Amino acid sequence: MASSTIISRLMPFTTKKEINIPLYASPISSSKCKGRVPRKVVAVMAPAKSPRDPSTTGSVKVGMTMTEKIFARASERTQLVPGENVWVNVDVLMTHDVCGPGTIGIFKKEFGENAKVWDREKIVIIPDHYIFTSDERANRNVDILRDFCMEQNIKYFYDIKDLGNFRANPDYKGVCHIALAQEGHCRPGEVLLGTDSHTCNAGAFGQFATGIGNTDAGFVMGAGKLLLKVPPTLRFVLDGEMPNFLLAKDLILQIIGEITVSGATYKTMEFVGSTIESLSMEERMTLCNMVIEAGGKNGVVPADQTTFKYLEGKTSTSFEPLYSDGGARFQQEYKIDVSKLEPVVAKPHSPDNRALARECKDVKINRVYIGSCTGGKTEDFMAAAKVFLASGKKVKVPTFLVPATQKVWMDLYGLPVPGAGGKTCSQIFEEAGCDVPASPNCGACLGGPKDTYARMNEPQVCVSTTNRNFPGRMGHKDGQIYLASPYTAAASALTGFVTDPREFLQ
Ligand SMILES: CC(C)[C@H](C(=O)O)[C@@H](O)C(=O)O
Repeated sequence: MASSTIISRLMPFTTKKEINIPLYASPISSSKCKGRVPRKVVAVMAPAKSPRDPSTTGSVKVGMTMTEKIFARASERTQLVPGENVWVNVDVLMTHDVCGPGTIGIFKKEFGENAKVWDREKIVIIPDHYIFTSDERANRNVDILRDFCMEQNIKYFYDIKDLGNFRANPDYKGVCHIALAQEGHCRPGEVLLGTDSHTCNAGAFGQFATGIGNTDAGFVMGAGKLLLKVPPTLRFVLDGEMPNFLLAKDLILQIIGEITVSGATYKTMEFVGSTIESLSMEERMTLCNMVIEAGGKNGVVPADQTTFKYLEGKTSTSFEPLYSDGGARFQQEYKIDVSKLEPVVAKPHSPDNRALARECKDVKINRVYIGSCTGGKTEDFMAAAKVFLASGKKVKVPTFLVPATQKVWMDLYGLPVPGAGGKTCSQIFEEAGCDVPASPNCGACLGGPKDTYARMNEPQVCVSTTNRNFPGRMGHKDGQIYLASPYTAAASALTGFVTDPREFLQ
């Protein structure tokens, strides 16, 4: 089993310790951290030295975590604590083809047939799940979204009409979580709600982002706000140099294996430390994307220069990054020495069923899938291409490639892979014998209609860069899914067994 001694759990704060922590009067902390550029910094005061009992002053504030601060800003409060229910003003509401029609139905039922949405510029509608299918009900869902967007004059609707050729639809983006980031809808300090559990992906931008149900989304559509409970925060401190055979997927599978699929239920998972600071935005997204697999309410990475650079030219909306105070209270803190980690997988049928990739070397596989919001970004494909290139070999099992978005698809054909003498991912994939990159969508990650490309229609064993490996998840109830990083997925494709990527990368 993957070692659990690599993650050390520090003592949680007791209620008594919480009362005794230093008190700060800083609604927004100053930035000591390299690369942070807060837009607005409200006066930062030294720890209060007053001998008065804090509970009697009414004016002394307790340090808050960044998620608590985002809740405070969005609910127009100066102070709040985990467990409080507050009305939160929503900055962006996202819905897609699976949940959009239900959300629209609830909105119309509760607010009236002729009601107008609260803000036509704050609702983002992204068809992405069951798109390239002849399933009539799936097709009808996209039509419902289109009619609604026309009726309400929704500003951001990423439509698709010609299902035969996604490239004939310049508005079509693909997988909602990655499209949200690429199209500039993710901003530090904001509140993003979406009718999809992987909406937590956007926590990579230092914002509060979480999945909500259709009923809540129908309400947000009309009212622009939602009653939410402030979550307590678990802090994960990741330090140490990341070995060249690891990716963020290994980090999050390691953590979920440690705390289990219910280890962060209704909690924030805040990721900090030198390793996190060195991660690209796409890798931070992979990390935050899977917090829901530990039950997390949201995941969050403090915004820094990497964030601001990614956002350049993507959004004209001003934003206000928020950071945890020095005296913020974390329910638990975990320290992880990343330099000691090895590539891991999640065995069937749970994302916390962690094992070292090398421990599964005798598991014969039938296919590999590289795609989804978790593992279908440009850097995920670049990583897979690196392994194929290093090996110079051909894949031994069918290897399906499904870019998350139209932009990712174009990158596969247009961007040179570093160290590949100008070759693109698509060229490397072709030489390795992979399937041709498919139309951007996320259908096969959760099965989808029978005719979904790369759906598991037989009881096969698949190594996948996706996020869930529950029974039936990718189509067949007896299918077996090993969740893995793009490195491990590519290495496994080359051998036909679950394979530690060090076999090719060292
Ligand atoms: C269809 C949608 C409601 C669902 C989710 O919320 O996660 C899907 O995206 C998934 O990954 O299982």
